[in-house]
Amino acid sequence: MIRAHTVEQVREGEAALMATLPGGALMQRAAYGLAHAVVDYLGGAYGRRVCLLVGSGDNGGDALYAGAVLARRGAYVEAWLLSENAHPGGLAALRQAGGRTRGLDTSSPSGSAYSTSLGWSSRERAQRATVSRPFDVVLDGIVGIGGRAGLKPEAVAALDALAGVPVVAVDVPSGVDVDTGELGDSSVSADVTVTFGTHKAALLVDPAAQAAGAVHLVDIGLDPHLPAAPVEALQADDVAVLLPTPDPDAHKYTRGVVGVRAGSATYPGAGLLSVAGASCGLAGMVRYVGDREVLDLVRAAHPEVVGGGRVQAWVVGSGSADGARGTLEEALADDVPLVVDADALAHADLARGCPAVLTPHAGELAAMVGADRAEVEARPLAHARAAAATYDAVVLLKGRRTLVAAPDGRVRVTMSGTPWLATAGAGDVLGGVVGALLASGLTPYDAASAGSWLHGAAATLASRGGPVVAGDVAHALPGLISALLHP
Ligand SMILES: NC(=O)C1=CN([C@@H]2O[C@H](COP(=O)(O)OP(=O)(O)OC[C@H]3O[C@@H](n4cnc5c(N)ncnc54)[C@H](OP(=O)(O)O)[C@@H]3O)[C@@H](O)[C@H]2O)[C@@H](O)CC1
Ligand SMILES: [K+]
Repeated sequence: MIRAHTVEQVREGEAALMATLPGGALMQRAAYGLAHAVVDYLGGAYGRRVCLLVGSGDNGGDALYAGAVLARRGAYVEAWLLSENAHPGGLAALRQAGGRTRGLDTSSPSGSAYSTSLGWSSRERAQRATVSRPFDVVLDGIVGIGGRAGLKPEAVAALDALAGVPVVAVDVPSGVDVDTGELGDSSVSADVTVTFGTHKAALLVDPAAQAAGAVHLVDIGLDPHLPAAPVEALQADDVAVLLPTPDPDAHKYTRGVVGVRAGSATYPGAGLLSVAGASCGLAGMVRYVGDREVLDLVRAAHPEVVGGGRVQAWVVGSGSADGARGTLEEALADDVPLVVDADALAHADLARGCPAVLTPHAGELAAMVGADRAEVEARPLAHARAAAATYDAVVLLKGRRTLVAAPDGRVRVTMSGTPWLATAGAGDVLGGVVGALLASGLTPYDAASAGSWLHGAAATLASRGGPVVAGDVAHALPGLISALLHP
């Protein structure tokens, strides 16, 4: 499991850990981990050119101490000090290791520093002429978990001056909101983020997760001092533990029956693909209830599917068009868990308080809560949590990083998947898989998060780096499940 803790939790854990260690030990652990990650990234240290962007806090201190390690290993290291209060111990260590430091030219008009002459004094400008080769990497030590969203003008100017140089962010990309994953007006866009002790929401949740690039976690011994994480991401072994497996004396009814009420004469494909997802093999039987034409198509493609009857979970709404409300009401009458998708989401208030998984994309969630789509995309974590509380149901907000939010505020992020999964009908397959897991007895939160992970991983498996259609994702599921159960 990947766990993301809040800034407050990290601070408390850090205080408990520091009480057991000599002063400065944690920063040294962080700095060495950071330096080694940078060496890995660059393929070495000797002769490499490293620029440190250093703010006023301990995040800058990490960058300076890591810079000292790199300088001792033969890198040319230059620290650009964005504040007059850079970490004194880190500064001394860097200088002692042969690194250079450059400060803002305080005579430069505010905001122009770094943008034209980079704000250097004339002595520094002369030095700069001798080191005018571009850098190999920038370490973003502007702000870490103590930072507010957005960047100050001098940081923006420095980043502009370094445009095109790969960025390794220290702990988090500066300028993001660490606990919400939202972006400030300006923020760092990193190739790699080296984070300390535990993940943070901004490293898992978009849009900030996109600004973090590849995330590398450095163990600094914080784990035993951390409580349960409010945001987490299932990994393959976590999903394997959640997967329902048949008892030796199982029969199809004890394994759970999933019913699909999706598709219509206008949209038969939605019914077919929902059934394809539900037929992943995790439930004992699949029923289909819908228009005769669609039922005929479903039976032709999936001869094992039967018609109406008792079910342990329903999948409702995709391609139901005008019939969505009636279909949802019929499903609710059975008083079993359900997946509410697509057209049925407009009537999701009928399912309030039921054991349900609502599966909107950003546009659908925006319509449900009366917001703009862009607003949902800018603040997906906040919106998914608010909708889960409002509807008293699990909300699965689809996206590059799908979020599964429970009414009590817990969130799981789906890290599996491929951009090729952005394809018609993929959501129908997802609804079917989640429905099968609900029918097998998983809670809505586990069914939604495990189903979403399986869906993404099946897409990656089917795609092999190339295009994929929704039916391929469904076909890849049984093989993926076998591989998880027998690694
Ligand atoms: N926790 C751990 O286990 C460990 C933590 N470690 C490290 O410590 C880091 C946290 O350090 P920290 O607390 O000193 O805060 P940090 O983020 O460096 O700076 C905050 C200062 O920046 C300023 N500022 C704020 N917003 C700003 C903005 N948008 N743009 C510009 N400036 C801004 C603001 O000052 P102000 O501007 O208000 O004067 C504020 O005081 C953490 O991320 C990790 O790297 C490791 O060393 C060891 C293990
Ligand atoms: K940073």
